[in-house]
Amino acid sequence: MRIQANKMKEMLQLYFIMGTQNTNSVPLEVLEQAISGGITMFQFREKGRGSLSDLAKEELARNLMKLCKIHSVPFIVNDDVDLALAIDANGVHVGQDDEKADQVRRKIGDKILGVSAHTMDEVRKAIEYGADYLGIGPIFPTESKEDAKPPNGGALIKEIRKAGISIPIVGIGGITAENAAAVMETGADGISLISAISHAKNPEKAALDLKLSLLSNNRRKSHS
Ligand SMILES: Cc1ncc(COP(=O)(O)OP(=O)(O)O)c(N)n1
Ligand SMILES: Cc1ncsc1CCOP(=O)(O)O
Ligand SMILES: [Mg+2]
Repeated sequence: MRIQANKMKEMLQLYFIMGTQNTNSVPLEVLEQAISGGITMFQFREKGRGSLSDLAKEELARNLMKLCKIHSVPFIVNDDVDLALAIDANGVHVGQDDEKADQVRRKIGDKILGVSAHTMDEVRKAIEYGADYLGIGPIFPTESKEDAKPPNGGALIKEIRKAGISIPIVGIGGITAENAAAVMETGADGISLISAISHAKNPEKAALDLKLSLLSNNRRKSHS
């Protein structure tokens, strides 16, 4: 059965993304610390110069997924739908330059399907094709994605909500503990990020700080 929207929104709260190119540490150790710090979902995004491929990529994916399973953290594979199916991941994330979302939905059945969108037309198509959540960004400047589009500051998330579209949304791009609340203010259900955790000297504390910034924002909103 497809994931319920309220459950999806819980999973999107603090959505960590990492691959071997995003850290000089041991990816398994970074992920272990991020999980201890309270991330709510993980995406394996193995991309860029020097990234792993084939068996080495699959072996790392399986080891990272094993860690996620122990802690009941959903495991998403970026771009590589066949890898996600081969290891029975919880889902996949695809963008506009990847395998088309309608075809991916047919391949993955009821697994989680995340789709990146940069325009209202792409938003509507992603929903039609069966996306369970949208990744919208970059919100702020990012150095973790070479072909990132110009930052939009959350304007598209606001436009989606203004249009009365309630699909789960995660913001992405340059997000830190300092600007996380501003992302949530746009109407996002969560934040997704790479370097704020993967480049941190203490990834566990970095995740905790991000969680705290989200909690303090929730508390402020509930009192207003
Ligand atoms: C949660 C989330 N949102 C957006 C993206 C970006 O996906 P895409 O546009 O396909 O770019 P790459 O990440 O594949 O370079 C994402 N991966 N995750
Ligand atoms: C994958 C992706 N998609 C849009 S921006 C981005 C990179 C986000 O990385 P960081 O959190 O380090 O800015
Ligand atoms: Mg992609």
